[in-house]
Amino acid sequence: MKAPMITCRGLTKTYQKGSTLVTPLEALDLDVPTGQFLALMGPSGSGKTTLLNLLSGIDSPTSGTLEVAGSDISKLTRGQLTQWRARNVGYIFQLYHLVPILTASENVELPLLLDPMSKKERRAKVEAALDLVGLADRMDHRPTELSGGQEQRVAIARALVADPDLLVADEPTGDLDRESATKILELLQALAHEHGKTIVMVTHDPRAADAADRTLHLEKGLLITQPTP
Ligand SMILES: Nc1ncnc2c1ncn2[C@@H]1O[C@H](COP(=O)(O)OP(=O)(O)OP(=O)(O)O)[C@@H](O)[C@H]1O
Repeated sequence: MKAPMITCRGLTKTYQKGSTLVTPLEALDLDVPTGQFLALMGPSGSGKTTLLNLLSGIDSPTSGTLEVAGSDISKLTRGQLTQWRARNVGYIFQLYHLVPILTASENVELPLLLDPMSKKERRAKVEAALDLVGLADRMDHRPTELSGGQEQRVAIARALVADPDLLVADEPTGDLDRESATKILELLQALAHEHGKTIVMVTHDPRAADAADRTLHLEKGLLITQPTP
């Protein structure tokens, strides 16, 4: 049994909205083993993005414990969290969020600019990441010169380039046609099963969830077991 990449106990997030308390996540217990590809499903407003943001250190829990990649990130300050995130998490968005005036390789290089390293070393890491997603021949293309599926591959290379253990993906196939979506899901499967990345993917698409090793359902901030069909 592999060590868990994510362990949370009693994970709770609340927001004060005027006089009302909103609780997008309530007392969630979750273990995700290293190298697992996990899908998160649930209706709009059920807390999926809130959970992704907590797991990736973008936001902090109100209460509960949250251990990710060996660190208790619920105890880190904002500054420590930012540093932790840069080393441990890659984020993949539905709409890619590539910088339009930069080439594929320049987009992938962005997360490495924070770390002291030689140009040659950076170049080698960028080439390796683009090679891994099957785009070694598109290094100098700008986003407008790429298909949606290729843009998402560049975004995945950018998420991977600093070699994080955890990848979080918010609807990564939501804007793609079926064929491109299938290729992206196959790439995510390979990253988990051949490269040991732990992946947490939010999706509304049952076919995308089928590509994952395990699917969890959220409803009103609570994890529910999948209803029997
Ligand atoms: N910063 C915030 N301040 C106040 N309430 C918030 C905040 N962020 C989220 N919420 C509330 O928490 C609940 C869960 O939101 P969340 O974005 O996690 O849902 P979701 O499952 O990702 O939904 P969708 O599928 O529509 O993206 C919602 O009721 C939302 O209004």
